[in-house]
Parts: sequence; structure tokens; C-alpha cells
Amino acid sequence: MLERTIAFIGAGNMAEALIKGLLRAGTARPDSIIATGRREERLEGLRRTYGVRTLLDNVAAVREADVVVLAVKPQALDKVLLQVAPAADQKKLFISVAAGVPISVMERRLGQGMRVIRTMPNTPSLVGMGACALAPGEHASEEDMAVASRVFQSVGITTVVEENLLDAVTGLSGSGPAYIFLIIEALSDAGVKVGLPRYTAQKLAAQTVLGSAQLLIETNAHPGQLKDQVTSPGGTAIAGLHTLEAGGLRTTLINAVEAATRRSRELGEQFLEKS
Ligand SMILES: NC(=O)C1=CN([C@@H]2O[C@H](COP(=O)(O)OP(=O)(O)OC[C@H]3O[C@@H](n4cnc5c(N)ncnc54)[C@H](OP(=O)(O)O)[C@@H]3O)[C@@H](O)[C@H]2O)C=CC1
Ligand SMILES: O=C(O)[C@@H]1CCC=N1
Repeated sequence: MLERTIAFIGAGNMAEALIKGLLRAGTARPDSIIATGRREERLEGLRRTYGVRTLLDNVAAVREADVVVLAVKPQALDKVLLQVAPAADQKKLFISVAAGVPISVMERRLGQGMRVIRTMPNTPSLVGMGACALAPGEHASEEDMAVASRVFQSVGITTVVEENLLDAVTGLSGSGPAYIFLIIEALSDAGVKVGLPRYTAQKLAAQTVLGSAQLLIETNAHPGQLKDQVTSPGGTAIAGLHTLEAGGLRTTLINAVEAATRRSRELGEQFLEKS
């Protein structure tokens, strides 16, 4: 149990995933969680579903909190930081999930010596299967990193990186669910093309992605070794793989991650130019 009051500023998808995970894992009690937002009906839904406290006032929430999770969209974060800065002090830990917003910008907005951790989670956190990377700011302690890791471990796995690698994380696992959904949709279309009903095709495609990932994680084997186990001489899988290689799947995926990483970097640079 984290004996701390945690305020979520911006109670959208990512905040709800974390609230659900913290409660399910028993890491926090409902009365130690505060969620803020702009619409009372959204907050009422959170109160009813999770029993957490809610406020329309970000500053009041920050004042009460030991840990503040900044979970608004990146475009809204600058305004929120300036708004809550008067309530910030060095006893509070600030954790941001916002894509692209550099730690230096957050530290500058919140004030001298503030404890900030920047993270990049992903949407499978909504079902407890997230992947999150965390990077400490200059004034975040090891204990702060342990607290933040516990928050994200309640909805998946975590890893610690230097801040300059967070753009790469955004390109791979932050944006990655979008790539995987596209692949599942394409595999479902393919199933329909070869005669399967849509529902059956999608169920088989999704379970194949889930099961293959689980097999890789549980065996800790090299992906190439597991690929070889599926591939008999002169068989079906090698015929499919040949077509994927001819279509440049590897290069396309590498290009996609590189493009998303570049975009994340550009968004960060825009914040630095503005500040
Ligand atoms: N979605 C993703 O795949 C990922 C998202 N992230 C990051 O997570 C953050 C949140 O994303 P997500 O949860 O998807 O977005 P959502 O739009 O679902 O959530 C943002 C919430 O913030 C609320 N909000 C906006 N402005 C304010 C304000 N001034 N004060 C209080 N609340 C406010 C919004 O309210 P309203 O509904 O009224 O607008 C909304 O409920 C982003 O910074 C994003 O970069 C990180 C990794 C992956
Ligand atoms: O596309 C985006 O900006 C967000 C960041 C990570 C995933 N989606």
C-alpha cells in the first residue's frame, strides 16, 4: 500500500487505467486518490465506479496530494503547469505521462528544485498489460522512482531509461499498440479474403498475436528460434514469410518506429522553443 495521496490531473483514459490498476492491485485506497477534470459528468462516473474523490479544481487537488500524476494531453500541459505551480513544493512528487514534454520544461514551469519523473506508458495499461518507461528528473530520488514504478507496475511492466531515450520509447511501445491493431486488422482482412467469417478471423488473429508474445516472454527465447519452430521445410509458414520479406515488412516496421521517434523529438523541440 502506498501511504500517499495521489492526484490525477486530467482524468481521461490513461488516468482511469492507472486508477483502476492501483485499486485492483491494492496499492492505493479509493479515499487516497483524487481525480480532476473539466466536466462534472465525467468525474461523477469515476466517483461511482471507483469510489475515488474528484475535484474540478486542479490547484486544490495538487495542494492535497503527495504524488501528482499529470495526465492531460501535451497541448494542455503547459497551461496546467503554470496553473498549479503556486501549489507545488519540494515535498510533492510530479509524474508526467504526457508525450514529448521535456523534464526541463516541467521543472521550469513548476519551480526550482521540483521532483519530476517523466514517463511513457501505453494503452494496454487499460487491461493491466501496459509497458511503461520512466526517466527521473534532476531532483527525483531513488525512492521517488520506486513510488512511480509501483504506480505503473499496477498496470503492467516498467523499465527505467535516460530521458533522451523516451522519444524512442514513444516510437516503439508508446505508439506500438496502433501498429499492432493495424496488423491485427490486416490479418483479419486476410482471413476474410481466404474465406473465414470476420468474427472468427479477428478472434484467431488477436489470439495469435497475444499467444506469440506470451510464448516469447515465457520462454525468453530468441524470436528467430520461435519463428523456426513454425517453419517446416517446404511448408506453409515459409511461403508466407517469403511474401512478408518480399513486401519489406521488417524495413517498414523499422521505418515506422523511426518516423514516430522523429515526430516525438519534433514535438519536444517545439516545447523547448516555446519555453
Ligand atoms: N493515448 C495514448 O496512447 C497515450 C497517451 N499518453 C499521454 O497520456 C496523456 C493523456 O492521454 P489520454 O488519457 O489518452 O487523453 P484523454 O483525452 O483521454 O485524457 C485527458 C483528460 O484531461 C482532461 N483535461 C483537459 N484539460 C484539463 C484541465 N485543464 N484540467 C483538468 N483536466 C483536463 C480532459 O478532459 P475533457 O474530456 O473535458 O477534455 C481529459 O479527460 C497525454 O499527455 C498523452 O500524451 C501517453 C502514452 C500513450
Ligand atoms: O500519438 C501520440 O501522440 C500518443 C503518444 C503515444 C501514443 N500516442
